[in-house]
Amino acid sequence: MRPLKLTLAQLDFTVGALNQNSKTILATMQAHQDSDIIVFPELALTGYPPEDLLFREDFEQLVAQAITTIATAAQHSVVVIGHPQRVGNELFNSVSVLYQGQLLTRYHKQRLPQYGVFDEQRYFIPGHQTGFFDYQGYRIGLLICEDIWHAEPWAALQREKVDLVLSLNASPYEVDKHQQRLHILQQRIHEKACPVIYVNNCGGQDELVFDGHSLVLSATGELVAELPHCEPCCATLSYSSDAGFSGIDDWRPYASEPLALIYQALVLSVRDYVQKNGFKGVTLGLSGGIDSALTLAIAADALGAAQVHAVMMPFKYTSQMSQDDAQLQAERMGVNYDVVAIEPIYDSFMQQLSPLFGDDALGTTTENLQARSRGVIVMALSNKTGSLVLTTGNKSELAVGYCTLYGDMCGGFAPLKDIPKTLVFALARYRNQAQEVIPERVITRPPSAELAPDQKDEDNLPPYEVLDKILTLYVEQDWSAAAIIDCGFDRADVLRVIKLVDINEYKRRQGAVGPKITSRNFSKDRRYPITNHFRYEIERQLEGSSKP
Ligand SMILES: Nc1ncnc2c1ncn2[C@@H]1O[C@H](COP(=O)(O)OP(=O)(O)OC[C@H]2O[C@@H]([n+]3cccc(C(=O)O)c3)[C@H](O)[C@@H]2O)[C@@H](O)[C@H]1O
Ligand SMILES: Nc1ncnc2c1ncn2[C@@H]1O[C@H](COP(=O)(O)OP(=O)(O)OP(=O)(O)O)[C@@H](O)[C@H]1O
Ligand SMILES: NC(=O)CC[C@H](N)C(=O)O
Repeated sequence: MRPLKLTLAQLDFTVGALNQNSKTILATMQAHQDSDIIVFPELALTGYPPEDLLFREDFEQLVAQAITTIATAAQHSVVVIGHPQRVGNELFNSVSVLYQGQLLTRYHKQRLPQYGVFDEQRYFIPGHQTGFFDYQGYRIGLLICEDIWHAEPWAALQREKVDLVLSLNASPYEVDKHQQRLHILQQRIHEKACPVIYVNNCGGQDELVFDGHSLVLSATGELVAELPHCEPCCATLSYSSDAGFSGIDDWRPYASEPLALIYQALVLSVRDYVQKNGFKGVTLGLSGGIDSALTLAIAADALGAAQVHAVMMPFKYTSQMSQDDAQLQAERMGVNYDVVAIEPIYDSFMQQLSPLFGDDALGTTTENLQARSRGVIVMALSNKTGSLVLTTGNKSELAVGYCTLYGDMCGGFAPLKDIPKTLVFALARYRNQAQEVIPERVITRPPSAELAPDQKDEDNLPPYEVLDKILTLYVEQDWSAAAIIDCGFDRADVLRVIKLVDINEYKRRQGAVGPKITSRNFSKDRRYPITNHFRYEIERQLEGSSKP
């Protein structure tokens, strides 16, 4: 048997863009017409996840038309492509194998993920048949994403004596995900030896980052090729039963440092959100603090400095150091930079509101007025220039509600939404290794919201090293308060943090979307009620007290 030439199309497919995605598919087919087989990711035609577009008949009709067009165009290569497919009353998450106007086979995904960010059982019916096709003397098996995370779909294919498995994926990034994927593939191969080609989607889609990172494994589980992380591309290789894989023409080792992988995922996510939603660039408030500094670096790396507008908005509590550092970073990165003082705006609010406020202490009211004055400014700039406002809050602050609704929460996209504060520091240091764009002092000085004289975050919150550990255990690992306290954390800190997390769900629901990076983000991964009295049960258990 002659070797098969296979192309892995690790490309970016925009959700709903049926025409544009079809063009990408047709252009790839044209560019790789000397390949025997071209493999696209899961639901490549529609983008992933199409969500409730899948309920629309007009959407379904256009999908069917596009599949016919692709089948007709598949004259030189067999095209393996993911798309939704209706059969009677049932909708499947399918793969079609198309060649010279014919459907060689169609396979329906058997394991539909319904956990974390996935909601496939809302739309699809699981398939029950194994999928494979015979071509040039080879028997080639088909699996779709979640299928390969389970033993049986793989075992069923092996009973059909397939020579090679093609796995089509829309597998979103999270920390350590590439290792999990590799481990799962090697586990399957260990159960029954067979080479596998794993092709992943690559691009940002709202809160999801598809990181590509496609894999080729030999029948012995050896990692033969790995496509780049967060970079759309195609790669071609040959496979024969005798010689295995050879002739990999576009293989590069990916950056394997965890911080590099996270940083690149954030950059891809910002770039795709901005471009796919038609923005001309981004605007953000640059405070001289670490969150806005890192957000600025990510934005400039994603879009180029010319597309980024940073605005320092000083108030009487803003230190000279903050103003100097903001300016220095803007100059180093070459972004557009302006200074707009908020004092007159704040004073005007206070003048009008003072008669209503009376003589009582104002507490956070004045702090929030400062944050909201800044929010109004960045939104006005967005309206005027057509730029997207990036909000700069990190996961730790969002967790405990240390942010102002309609103030510093103003904005359309939150790059650091799933990045705990301690990781913000690590990422800032990582970015500075390539070139020191963030002034060192921004990283070393104690974080402060500068909303009151000499304020430090740690006057109001436990130190971030402690806070982040408690948050990880409570939010990401569902530990009980008692178990966290037993680990050695201060009881009062633990109870306070848990209470803050619970009572601030309303804020998070109103916050901007941002990329999922951890194993559990504050969005689809964690769906908590806003009205939620479970914290009283926790306190009751710990203290024996009876609360409402
Ligand atoms: N359950 C619920 N459902 C719906 N709405 C609810 C609500 N509970 C309160 N609210 C509303 O939310 C308001 C309170 O929220 P909000 O106005 O945001 O204000 P609030 O959470 O009271 O204060 C903001 C906190 O964030 C800190 N902060 C602000 C800015 C930046 C930073 C930083 O370091 O980055 C920190 C600031 O020091 C202060 O501690 C209430 O007045 C009420 O209108
Ligand atoms: N003086 C300022 N000029 C411009 N933007 C500001 C200013 N102060 C706050 N902001 C905006 O509000 C966000 C919240 O800032 P704040 O300083 O209150 O808290 P933070 O979480 O420590 O953020 P950062 O580390 O960026 O300072 C900032 O990231 C920035 O976008
Ligand atoms: N689209 C899917 O089926 C994704 C589920 C899978 N376990 C993954 O994240 O890789």
